Amino acid sequence: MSAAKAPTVRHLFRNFWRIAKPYWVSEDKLYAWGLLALVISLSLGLVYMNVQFNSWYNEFYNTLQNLDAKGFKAALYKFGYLAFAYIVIAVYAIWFQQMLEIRWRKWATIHYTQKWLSENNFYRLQLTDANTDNPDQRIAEDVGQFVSISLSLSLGLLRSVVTLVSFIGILWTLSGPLKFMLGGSEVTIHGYMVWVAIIYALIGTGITILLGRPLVGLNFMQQRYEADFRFGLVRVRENAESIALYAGSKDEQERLGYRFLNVVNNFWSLMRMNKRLTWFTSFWGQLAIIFPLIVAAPRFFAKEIPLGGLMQINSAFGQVYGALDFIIGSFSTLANWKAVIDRLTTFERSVDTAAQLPRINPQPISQGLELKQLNVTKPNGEVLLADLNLELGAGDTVLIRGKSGSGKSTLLRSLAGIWPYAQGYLGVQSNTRSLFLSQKPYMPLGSLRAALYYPNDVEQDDGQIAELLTMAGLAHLLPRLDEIDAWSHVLSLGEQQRIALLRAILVKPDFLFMDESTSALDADGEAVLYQAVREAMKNGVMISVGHRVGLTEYHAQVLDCHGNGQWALNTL
Ligand SMILES: Nc1ncnc2c1ncn2[C@@H]1O[C@H](COP(=O)(O)OP(=O)(O)OP(=O)(O)O)[C@@H](O)[C@H]1O
Repeated sequence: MSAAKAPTVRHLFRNFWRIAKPYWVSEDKLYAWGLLALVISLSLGLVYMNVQFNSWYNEFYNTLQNLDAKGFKAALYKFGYLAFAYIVIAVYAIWFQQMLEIRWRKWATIHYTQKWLSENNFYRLQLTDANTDNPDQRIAEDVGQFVSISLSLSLGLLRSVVTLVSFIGILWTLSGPLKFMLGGSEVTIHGYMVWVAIIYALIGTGITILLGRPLVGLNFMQQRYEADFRFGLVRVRENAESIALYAGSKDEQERLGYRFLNVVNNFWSLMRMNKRLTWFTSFWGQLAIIFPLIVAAPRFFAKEIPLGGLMQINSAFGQVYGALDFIIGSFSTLANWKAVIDRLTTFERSVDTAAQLPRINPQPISQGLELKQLNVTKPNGEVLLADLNLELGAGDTVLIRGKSGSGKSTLLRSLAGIWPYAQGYLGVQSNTRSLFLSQKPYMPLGSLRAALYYPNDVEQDDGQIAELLTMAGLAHLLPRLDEIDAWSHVLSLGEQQRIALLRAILVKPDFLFMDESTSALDADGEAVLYQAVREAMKNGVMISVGHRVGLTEYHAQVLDCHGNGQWALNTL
């Protein structure tokens, strides 16, 4: 290995262990190490069985050569025992390996999901410009691949190395010396079948790798094109209404057609490469059946070895060739493994960077909410609000106004503690609950009842729910309260906003922040709901962002944001 490569390999193993270690030292570690020990024992058991089969070949074919019917029958019985033991070991070797795989994957998936979801990292990840593509893919696919490749590669390599060591010895003993004349002197090659097997494997696997190399890139592109195509389809489903209203189906058809064309074209390239590769691998595979027999036959015809010896050599050659093929071939799997490790390492790093982004830590105070010298900027440093001071107590209401882009929503994000580009003092009464409602309310997958209480636990107060739904003009939804549906698609935006406002009334938070949460309601509906929300919030603090003139009626103060850091706070 070259000096330049050594650090890369060390680096790879360091990264591997950094990702793998948390599981192997976790609360599941006893199971993990126990299962690993079991799987290793079973794998070695399979190698042992192969050694038994190998000597059985000798016995069996010699009974044929010697026309020994009794011995033949005994050998058949022996085959029965050996095959039975082999099958049992093979079944459980795979069973326990997969058991370890799914336990590890389950643990790692929960670990990564927690890391991604904690501290609002999933939101803040979008703000760091590290190119983390698709956390969903990292968690759903890469974690699984990491676990599966790590296990199959390490166990496969272990088995191949043990096979190689066992069978090189056997083949060396069996094959005997090869003597031939070269330039007038006799040359003797000891254990020549071993050298033949090594050369055969090196040539075969080397050519396979060369021919198969473009497949790695093509397979990667295939996955990417498939994902692009799927994403295109999902976008049409998610924006079905807008596309239908724009009559954009022809355009979408073209876009999807274009994306699918990439899938097809790349698949053709894959087919051509696969064809080229199959020409060679089938040829080399067929040759491997007959090749060792041809090479060893001269000693058989010279009566130096019996038929059993010839067949045993043939079987040992197959084992050595198979093990070498796996070891050399695993270099291409190694590339795949490295790619997965790199992607997971980048993902972890991005999540850590997101977690380390600054955040305003609310200080516990005895009463209400207090802002002192709060500065809010855009990610590029442009100032949105400078030196904002605000003190609010029970029953206070503030309306935040300002032209589009002046930083109203960003101020709410800062108060929620998810906007990293804000500095200053934020004091919040301890042991209180806040609720933030946005213009496009989030409807979780599940029942309407669960959506009403999101993200809190559902309460079974049907009387209150019926009253509230009727008040909000949503009485028609009462019979569907426990129906599970994609409610964000089923309900109109106005209906979703009403559900969100009812959420505020049901949850009765101490601090309620509403970002244009009634923008899709008619004036009457807005009045009824605002009144009810204000009533529910009479002991709390209500801060709304909105443009409508009518909203001033429900607020005692108004904060005008003028952009560039300018603001003005007035009593209404
Ligand atoms: N994730 C982000 N990355 C970069 N810039 C952002 C991001 N979020 C907001 N901004 C920028 O910050 C500025 C303020 O955005 P904000 O959403 O707070 O405006 P707003 O006053 O609520 O506007 P509107 O009334 O249109 O909702 C905008 O110029 C916006 O482009």
